[in-house]
Amino acid sequence: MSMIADFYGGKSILITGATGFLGKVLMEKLFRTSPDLRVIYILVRPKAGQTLQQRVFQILNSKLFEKVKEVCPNVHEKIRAISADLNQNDFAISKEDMQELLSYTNIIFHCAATVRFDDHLRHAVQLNVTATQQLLLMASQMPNLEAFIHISTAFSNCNLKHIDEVIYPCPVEPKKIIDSMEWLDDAIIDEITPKLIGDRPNTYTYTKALGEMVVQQESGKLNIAIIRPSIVGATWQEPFPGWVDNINGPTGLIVAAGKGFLRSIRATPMAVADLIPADIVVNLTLAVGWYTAVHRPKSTLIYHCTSGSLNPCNWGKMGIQVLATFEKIPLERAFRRPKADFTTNNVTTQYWNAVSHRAPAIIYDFYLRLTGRKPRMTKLMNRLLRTLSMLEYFINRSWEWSTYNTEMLMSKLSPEDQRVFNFDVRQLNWLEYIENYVLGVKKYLLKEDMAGIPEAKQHLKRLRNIHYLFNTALFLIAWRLLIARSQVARNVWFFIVSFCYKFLSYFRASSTLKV
Ligand SMILES: CCCCCCCCCCCCCCCCCC(=O)SCCNC(=O)CCNC(=O)[C@H](O)C(C)(C)COP(=O)(O)OP(=O)(O)OC[C@H]1O[C@@H](n2cnc3c(N)ncnc32)[C@H](O)[C@@H]1OP(=O)(O)O
Ligand SMILES: NC(=O)C1=CN([C@@H]2O[C@H](COP(=O)(O)OP(=O)(O)OC[C@H]3O[C@@H](n4cnc5c(N)ncnc54)[C@H](OP(=O)(O)O)[C@@H]3O)[C@@H](O)[C@H]2O)C=CC1
Repeated sequence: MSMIADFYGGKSILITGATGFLGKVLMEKLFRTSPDLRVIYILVRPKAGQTLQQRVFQILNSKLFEKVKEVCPNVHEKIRAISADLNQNDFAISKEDMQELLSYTNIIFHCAATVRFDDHLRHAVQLNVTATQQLLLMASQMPNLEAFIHISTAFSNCNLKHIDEVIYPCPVEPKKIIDSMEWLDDAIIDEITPKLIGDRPNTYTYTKALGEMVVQQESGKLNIAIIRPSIVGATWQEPFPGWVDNINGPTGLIVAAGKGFLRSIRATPMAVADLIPADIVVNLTLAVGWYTAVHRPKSTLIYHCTSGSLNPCNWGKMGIQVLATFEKIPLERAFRRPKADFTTNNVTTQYWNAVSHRAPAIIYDFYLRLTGRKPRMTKLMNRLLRTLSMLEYFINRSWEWSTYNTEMLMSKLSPEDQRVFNFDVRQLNWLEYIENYVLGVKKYLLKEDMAGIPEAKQHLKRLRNIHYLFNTALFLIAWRLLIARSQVARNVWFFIVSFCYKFLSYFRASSTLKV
């Protein structure tokens, strides 16, 4: 019997960010392992022309929830979508809904955030700091609340090399930042942003660090824990391997490599690729929820959900395995053959960006124009290069995260809970995981049919032939131009031609003799 699954039985659980990548995996696991939970409240905003109900319907009818429907057939009745926008005062929740949330909620999992690296500081503060503060205020009015679990990121202190499971203060108090965002105009915020974020690479990591400070300062009498996952990747085992449905983190680059857009990347092959599968994050999160509510630690515990210190993999190994998988299982309609080189300095990066990224895009756009179509490749390539420049910070450095609390928690679980809520990353085989990840990208994110693999392989063969033909033509043109301009090149050319002629004559003479 799983104590953790049992604990969530009969509970009313509030999840923010339930429509996001991690939130969906969290919800799925909760329904699958504790089908007798009372209700899951999710705070959802209408989006992309879809109503709340349509969004929930779409999630529950996705492949991810197939197993849930078997163990919890009435899952539709157990999910209660509440209209909310975390950017608004009181989250724009109606009075009745708010009353219900305050009266019944037992556990809160706060996953919602803006995860964009280039978000304007005002918006990032609103969502990652102010909304966290408001949610804590709400939580403090919930008489039946047993635990508040805040999802942060292992990179909130990426300005440090060694990171412990503690909260590191930022120089300016979060309250001052929140206040200033109310009266400063955008131009001034733009000006002070680099000074505020200091040696962090973006507003995301900075505001997640501020969010943690808010949690610490506003915790009051609440039972709170913070989870810091590193780079969340596709699922490892549950509900099935390789599930992923957005392009954040490595996923977008895997797609770009498989489609042949990404041909070179500025990355340190030996740097640790601190990936962590989404199901491991979710298992730890649920275990932390149980431990925080039942054991009530005296202080706010922080749990690092990282892989580097226990089972390290590096970017070089990951890149090789991604490409090896694309050899066996290619993506459909690739632009070029999957091949990506790692470069480590600025000059080679600039060179390969020009030769492998920009030039093919320009040539392809020229071809599109010639055939009367709208050019689009240069624009797409520029966006990819911009994305690469934002991710580079994370693929050229290694960090050490201590995992004392996470290991302590693992030792507190019963053998059954260690199995059902497995977050032991040491058991993960990276090569197998990456292969399933790439397959998952093809099946669940790009929705490509496996029956199309032979055609995709044919397409790659055609691309290879075009590549050889193009290179040969290029070589001949370059050579012809060189011969026209240089005596040395002409001499070399005559030497090669006469050598070939002599060789052929000798070969013909000897074969005539044999006859
Ligand atoms: C063999 C090679 C394989 C090697 C694999 C190596 C992988 C290394 C990956 C390292 C990842 C490190 C991540 C570190 C994460 C820190 C952990 C967290 O807490 S952070 C939590 C995680 N947070 C994040 O990961 C957020 C990162 N993302 C962002 O902040 C923004 O998307 C942006 C600023 C990069 C682009 O903004 P903007 O230009 O306004 O555009 P939009 O957003 O609207 O998307 C537009 C276009 O960009 C495209 N695209 C987007 N993302 C990627 C990608 N990852 N990739 C590729 N492409 C990407 C997308 O396809 C789209 O194309 P199209 O529709 O035009 O055709
Ligand atoms: N993915 C990763 O690699 C990592 C993620 N994390 C953390 O994990 C958590 C979840 O991340 P992930 O699932 O990847 O992110 P997603 O971007 O997939 O999900 C973000 C969620 O927040 C919701 N949200 C955003 N803005 C609002 C708003 N104004 N009102 C209501 N809801 C809103 C989104 O709703 P909607 O669907 O309406 O947009 C979505 O449900 C975050 O706290 C993130 O910082 C930490 C480390 C790594």
